[in-house]
Amino acid sequence: MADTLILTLSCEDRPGITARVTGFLFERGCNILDAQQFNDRSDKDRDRFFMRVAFDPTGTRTDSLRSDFKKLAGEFSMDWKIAAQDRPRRVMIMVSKFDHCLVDLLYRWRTGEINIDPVAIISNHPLETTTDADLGDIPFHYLPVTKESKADQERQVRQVAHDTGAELVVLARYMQIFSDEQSAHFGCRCINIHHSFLPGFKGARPYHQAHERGVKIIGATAHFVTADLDEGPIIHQDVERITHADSAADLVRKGRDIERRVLAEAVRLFTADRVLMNGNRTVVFRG
Ligand SMILES: Nc1nc2c(c(=O)[nH]1)N[C@@H](CN(C=O)c1ccc(C(=O)N[C@@H](CCC(=O)O)C(=O)O)cc1)CN2
Repeated sequence: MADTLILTLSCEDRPGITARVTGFLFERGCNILDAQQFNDRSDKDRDRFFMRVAFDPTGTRTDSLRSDFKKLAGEFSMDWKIAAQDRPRRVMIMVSKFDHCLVDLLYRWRTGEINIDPVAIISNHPLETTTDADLGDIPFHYLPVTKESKADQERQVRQVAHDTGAELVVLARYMQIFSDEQSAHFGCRCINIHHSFLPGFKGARPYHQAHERGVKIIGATAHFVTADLDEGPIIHQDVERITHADSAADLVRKGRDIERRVLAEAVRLFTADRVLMNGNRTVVFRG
């Protein structure tokens, strides 16, 4: 439905949250279309409640819904958000020398598979060595980085993200490690595709690490970026079988398809407000 809204929330668990939230929507004439919840009772010190509700506001103004819900949210100390389901999310894509994930995201965007608005592409390599894909009107920024220029380059990255209003930064095989400051700046608005089934084979050249180890399965992991390399909360993963006859180059080739689909699914989930933070983990309300 054109004006479906998505309410997502998390708070310390206690009885009555679902009743209060659904009652809030009912009292304002909203029609609930889909509701998912999860009670995380794995932490001995605190139970955490998570909820995602898709609803038709049936004419109720979003700003008044937000201001009214703020009171209820305060009562439960909720982290919460109300967003329009159909609004394309502004995404900045960062890439280095391998463009397969970038090209895949652009294809899925152009065909309407993922609801994004690509506002910028940044590479630490020149356009001609980054991709020969048609970028259309999407601004391309060549921001080279050296040990000496890293701080300034990261400042430029932050500036582009600010100036374009990027809501999500996607590291589509961007092969530079974010400083602690850069990781903290983007927080859980930055998704990386790591080309291994984490926590296995963190860091550089994971396919070569895997080949050396003689694995029989390879994978890819989309995760939020944190200061700890490849340790961020995992959003989505997938795997493929390989054999003893596969070379490291075979693993790289076979891995590309896994990376593409895992990153695209993570972007789809995030831009549909289906990913909620749960400490060093995520809650993903699939749909
Ligand atoms: N702070 C973080 N930064 C980045 C993360 C992360 O989780 N936290 N993910 C990486 C992506 N990545 C693996 O997925 C990765 C990228 C780069 C390296 C690495 O060793 N890079 C070298 C330079 C390599 C080159 O110039 O080709 C380095 O930065 O010294 C390891 C893993 C993105 N950033």
